[in-house]
Formats: sequence, structure tokens, C-alpha cells
Amino acid sequence: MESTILKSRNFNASFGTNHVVKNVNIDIPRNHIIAVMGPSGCGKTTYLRCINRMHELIPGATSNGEMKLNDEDVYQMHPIFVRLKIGMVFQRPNPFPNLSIYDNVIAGYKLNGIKLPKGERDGIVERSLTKVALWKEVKDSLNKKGSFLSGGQQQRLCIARTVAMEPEMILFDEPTSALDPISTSTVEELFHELKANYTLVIVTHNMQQAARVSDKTAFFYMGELVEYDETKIMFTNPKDNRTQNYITGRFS
Ligand SMILES: Nc1ncnc2c1ncn2[C@@H]1O[C@H](COP(=O)(O)OP(=O)(O)OP(=O)(O)O)[C@@H](O)[C@H]1O
Repeated sequence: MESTILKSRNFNASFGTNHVVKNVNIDIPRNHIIAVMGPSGCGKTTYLRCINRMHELIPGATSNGEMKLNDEDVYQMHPIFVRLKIGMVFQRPNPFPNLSIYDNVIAGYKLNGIKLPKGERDGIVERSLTKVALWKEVKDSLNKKGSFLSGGQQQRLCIARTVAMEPEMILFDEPTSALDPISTSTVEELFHELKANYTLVIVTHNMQQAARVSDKTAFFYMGELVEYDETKIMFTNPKDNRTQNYITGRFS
């Protein structure tokens, strides 16, 4: 049976007096891919950053409402623990430029002061790079800097860095918008493989991508979650006129 991993109730977020996420109610099922789409400035990224408590890092940013991971209140947990359980991958691949590929994968452990025996570290590096289909490409150059890789490989390295921490959910903020079409399709294929072990929430401006990769789609408009349904339904038979207008390109 489908179980809910993340639940928001009446969730709001603001920057000072600018109320940008309004009363969002959503249930995200485990091991699903959720696409979040909507016009520029509608609060997609802000909502994503509320899920793993990154929003509060911005001075003047506030939020309220319920956000539960496996029925535990995310806002009662230690934020570092939340960010380990709910990893994030950004628009531009951001490997640490001075670290080797190997050290990039285990960077989360080092940053959190977690010391692991060499054998365990080696295992994590190999498993994480294998999960993102990068192991074969880089296994003989693990000591090279991550910045030597192509853009698409760098993004997969960033995903490996997130996966290495064994999160339950991974949030992606326009993860392929800086990539060429071939790298984009490699990353999209990867989403399907990652779904077996993780729940993915992907903010994307690319409607074709949302249609190709996601199980469910959430449409945001002016801070509200206007519609949230099976992706097939969202793209063929949306219930709200605003969703209909957006997917037919009447506004962007
Ligand atoms: N750091 C910030 N400080 C103040 N206001 C911000 C900040 N980041 C975003 N905003 C404002 O919050 C609103 C929502 O922005 P957000 O980035 O969440 O939208 P978005 O839907 O992700 O947009 P885009 O698709 O363009 O990335 C916008 O009005 C934006 O100007």
C-alpha cells in the first residue's frame, strides 16, 4: 500500500512581509517522483527549501504550519538531521572544486564531523557512484578534482554526494536546467533508478520533463498549490483553469 513520507498542512512561508507560500497542503507518497511546476516567482523553490529547513537560513525568512516526515514534525527536529534525511541538489552542479571526486562523495560525512574507517568510506564511495551510474566512468580517476568532470558528470557527482548520506528524500531544484540534452536524459534516467530507494521532489520549468519523469505533479500559482494529482491527469485532464492555461502555454 502507498504510504506517505511527507505531509504539509496549512504551510506558509514569507520573506519579511512578502507572503510567498500560502497554506500548502500536500501528501507525498514514498518512492514516488513528484514534479513541482509553475510560473516564475510562484514559490516553488521557497516551498522546496521549507521541506528541509533551508528557508530559515535566509535572514528575515519565516514559516509556519505543519511539515511532517514520517509523522515526525520536521520543525521539532535538529535542522542538520533534517538535511541529512532530506538531501538537496541544486540547479548548477556544485562539487567542491578543490576536493577530489572521492572526497566530494564523502564530503557530507566530513562536514558533519563523522569519521569512518577507510574500508567503509571506500564502500560508500563505490556504492554512491554506482547508484548514479558514474562509477565506471570515474573509478580510475577518483583522486582527480571533481571540477574536471563534464557538467552532467558533475551533477551526478552532486547526486552521489547526497545519496552517500543515505537520505530518505532528495529535493532537486531545476537539476537539469544547466545541462545539455544528453546529460539531461542521463540524469532523467537516473531519477527512475533512484526512485527504488528514495522519494524525489523535482522543481522543474520543463513541462516535458515533468511529464516524462514524474508520478505526480504539483502546480503552484502565486504561492498557492492550485492542483496536485497524477501526472497523467494533470497533463490530460486538469481540473483547474489555471493549470489548464499553464500547460497549454497561455502563460509561463
Ligand atoms: N532570498 C530572497 N529574499 C527575498 N525574497 C525572495 C528571496 N528568494 C525568493 N524571494 C521571493 O519569493 C517569491 C517566490 O520565489 P521562488 O524563488 O520561491 O519562486 P520560484 O517559483 O521558485 O521561481 P523561479 O521559477 O523563477 O525560480 C518571489 O517573489 C521572490 O522574489
